[in-house]
Amino acid sequence: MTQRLILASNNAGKLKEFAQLLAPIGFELHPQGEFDVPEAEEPFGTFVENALAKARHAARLTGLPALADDSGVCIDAFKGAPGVLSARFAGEPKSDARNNEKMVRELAAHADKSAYYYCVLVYVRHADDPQPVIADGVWRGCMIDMPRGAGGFGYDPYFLVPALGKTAAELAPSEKNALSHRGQALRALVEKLK
Ligand SMILES: O=c1nc[nH]c2c1ncn2[C@H]1C[C@H](O)[C@@H](COP(=O)(O)OP(=O)(O)OP(=O)(O)O)O1
Ligand SMILES: [Mg+2]
Repeated sequence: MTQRLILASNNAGKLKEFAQLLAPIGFELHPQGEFDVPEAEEPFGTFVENALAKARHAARLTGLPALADDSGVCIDAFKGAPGVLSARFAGEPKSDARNNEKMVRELAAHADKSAYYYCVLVYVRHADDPQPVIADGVWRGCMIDMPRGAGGFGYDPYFLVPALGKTAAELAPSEKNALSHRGQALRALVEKLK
């Protein structure tokens, strides 16, 4: 049976990845924008708190189960920044282009380019679900200073996967999903829902 699920995100890149990841396992995914759910506040200092806030917000406004993703890139030389603030690294309104430009500019002074993507997913059956299902994933790589590739979103053109010699934006969508923080988190979440 297919189950309707709200994706508590307005990020088109995430939506594409989730649609591909969830299609084979019988979820009918609806982005919250379809239900006119506005962006939730993300005021917290941890990924999991922000993801829970987003999932509850979407579930409350739609009356349906909701899945939220809070994610970011954590750069070692920046002591884990931008991390939970990745989307707004260069301020408001959020802009991938300005975030990447700031990242490249500030990382130029550092020899260590290592970084990882982190993703936490929170699934709630309803807004007051006392047992949210939570899973996370980590994807290690390093940042480069010239963009490569046209796939993915966000920091992907600058996120090099050393074992492949390719950026995340140079991977096919299925390759990215097989390796990424989001793909790992989703597979772990699905195991917990079984
Ligand atoms: O696979 C990824 N490839 C590239 N960049 C990525 C990825 N995963 C997270 N990121 C970056 C994008 C954004 O700068 C931040 C997420 O911020 P985050 O608040 O979780 O998402 P968002 O505001 O874009 O959409 P929403 O909150 O509606 O889900 O990390
Ligand atoms: Mg956000």
